[in-house]
Amino acid sequence: MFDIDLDQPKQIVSDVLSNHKITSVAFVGCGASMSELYPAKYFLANNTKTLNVQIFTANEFNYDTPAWLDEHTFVLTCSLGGGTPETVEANKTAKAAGALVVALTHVPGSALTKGVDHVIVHGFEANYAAKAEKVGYALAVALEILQQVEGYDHYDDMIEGFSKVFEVAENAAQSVGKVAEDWAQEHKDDECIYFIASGASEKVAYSTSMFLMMEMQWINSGNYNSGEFFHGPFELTDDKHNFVLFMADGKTRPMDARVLTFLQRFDARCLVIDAKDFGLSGAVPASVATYFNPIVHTAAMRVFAEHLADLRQHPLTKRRYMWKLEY
Ligand SMILES: N[C@@H]1[C@@H](O)[C@H](O)[C@@H](COP(=O)(O)O)O[C@@H]1O
Repeated sequence: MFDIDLDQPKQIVSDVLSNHKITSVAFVGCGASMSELYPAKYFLANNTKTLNVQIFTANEFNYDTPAWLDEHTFVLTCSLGGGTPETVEANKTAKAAGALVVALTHVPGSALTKGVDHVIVHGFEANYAAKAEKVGYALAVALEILQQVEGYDHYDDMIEGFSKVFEVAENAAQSVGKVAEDWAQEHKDDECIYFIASGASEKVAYSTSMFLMMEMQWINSGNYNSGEFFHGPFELTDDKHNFVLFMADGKTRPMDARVLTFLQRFDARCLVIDAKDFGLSGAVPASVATYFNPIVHTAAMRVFAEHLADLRQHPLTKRRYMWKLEY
């Protein structure tokens, strides 16, 4: 119920490598889809000793196409709805340069799936864990590239992690109901909320801020990496500003703990969403737990956002401009 099909990324990467030498990997998407490629990019860039690994918002890839894009580049494009024009165009940019393109989407047969080499379709609606399938498939593709190109000592640990993390994520989401409701009650009239995270979860803070808050709730928001907090934004710390800290259960946890200590020192209003509270590193091998944090953080945060939307009577689907105007 909570698994993704790991054979698919494995087979796709094997097919690609059977007749192409891969030296670069590009992850390309827009908005939440770009953010959800970030854990894969983070994992691969951190662990490869040979590959050039980059992530792009699609139009930057289209307008300022990297000089190294060629037939030795593996491009993973991603779009939930499969119709975002910039990302569909990125497929063409990549194919024109001779790159291998894999499209990751929720919608079979969508524009994103046309003219590419392989397609992966991920779930979304079934439950909270399913909303993290996109992150999971991208990470699985990154794992297979690493393993099949140069080998990875913790490959088996990652595979075991995939078999556990979606259940941890679903349980996390199911367990935060009362806390999420209380937080939403306290913050429903807030004018601004800041989101902080580190490591593989950095873009969970970014996407929560940019999309769940600014796009879907029209609440002003900012976001930053825990390491950057002490290099500017900590000047805002007091008992009036609001923060949400995604604490990692993994290598960068000391960075998040340092932020928490500072926030508490000045009585900041701070919600902590801690992957350790949900038992992440007890369930997945500790050697690789750090890379699975975004899946747990994303699932739990969704419940907080849903309660906020309910209390504010502002559905997460409400838009003024997006998909309504020409832009
Ligand atoms: N907030 C939405 C995101 O949720 C979405 O990911 C993105 C691109 O849409 P898609 O993922 O369908 O390409 O548009 C907006 O940014």
